[in-house]
Amino acid sequence: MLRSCLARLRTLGALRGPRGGARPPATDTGPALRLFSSEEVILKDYSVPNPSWSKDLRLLYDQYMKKCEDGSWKRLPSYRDVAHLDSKLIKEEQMPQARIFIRSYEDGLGFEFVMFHNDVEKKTVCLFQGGPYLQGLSGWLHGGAMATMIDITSGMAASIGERIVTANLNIDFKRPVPLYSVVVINSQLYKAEGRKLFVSCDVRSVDGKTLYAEATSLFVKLDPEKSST
Ligand SMILES: CCCCCCCC(=O)SCCNC(=O)CCNC(=O)[C@H](O)C(C)(C)COP(=O)(O)OP(=O)(O)OC[C@H]1O[C@@H](n2cnc3c(N)ncnc32)[C@H](O)[C@@H]1OP(=O)(O)O
Repeated sequence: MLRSCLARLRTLGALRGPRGGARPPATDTGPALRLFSSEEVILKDYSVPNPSWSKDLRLLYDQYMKKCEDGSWKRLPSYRDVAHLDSKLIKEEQMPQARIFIRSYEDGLGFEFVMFHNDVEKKTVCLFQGGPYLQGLSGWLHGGAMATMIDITSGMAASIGERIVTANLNIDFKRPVPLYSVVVINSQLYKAEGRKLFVSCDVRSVDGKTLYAEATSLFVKLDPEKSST
């Protein structure tokens, strides 16, 4: 029912959202999104604790939720089904199958994360716990999984709600990340030049003492005049 409803709304072009699985900051921490006044569709928000979250992830989540109380930080909800709903690149019948891949795993097996955004400081922080399906070398998180989370977190620092793509991403992997551990991904927009948005990022352990990775990235706002984008 939900899927057919979504497919219908997609066909109508009624739903829109940024890439990357996260949406603009919610005004509350509610788990649902109201999409359509006459035909309400409830999407599950995955950026809330579930039983697979470790104690570390829960504690950090609580700390950031506290920071949200004065409005300076906002939790970014994220969904599984809403990717790029006005896409003309895939067939209508393929749309119900399309999922945001970082939300495609069952709880605890893949990407468990929540992001918080500070609009004044142009910062986005992601609290990320990598599950067993993200293994690279034995016992460690695959670097590509880490790169994915750096990309998405940096993209949210660059721009929320605008259509941007990653043009360039440079990562120095300093230490391997143990599977199941929680890391803190800190990203900051430090320069904007026309359509270009420059972001710096680091990935640290919960206590901040271990630096796992550093990255810089360039995002480009899509130019509506150009047909290829
Ligand atoms: C919000 C949630 C997070 C979002 C995360 C999204 C993550 C993704 O998966 S995105 C998918 C991966 N990325 C892509 O597929 C992008 C593919 N590339 C493109 O579409 C195009 O090359 C695109 C849009 C980046 C630029 O094309 P176009 O719009 O024609 O602009 P173009 O004129 O070439 O470049 C614009 C400016 O960016 C610069 N630029 C473009 N690419 C690069 C690059 N790789 N390195 C440095 N500078 C670059 C250009 O030099 C130009 O600079 P200036 O304005 O100073 O002359």
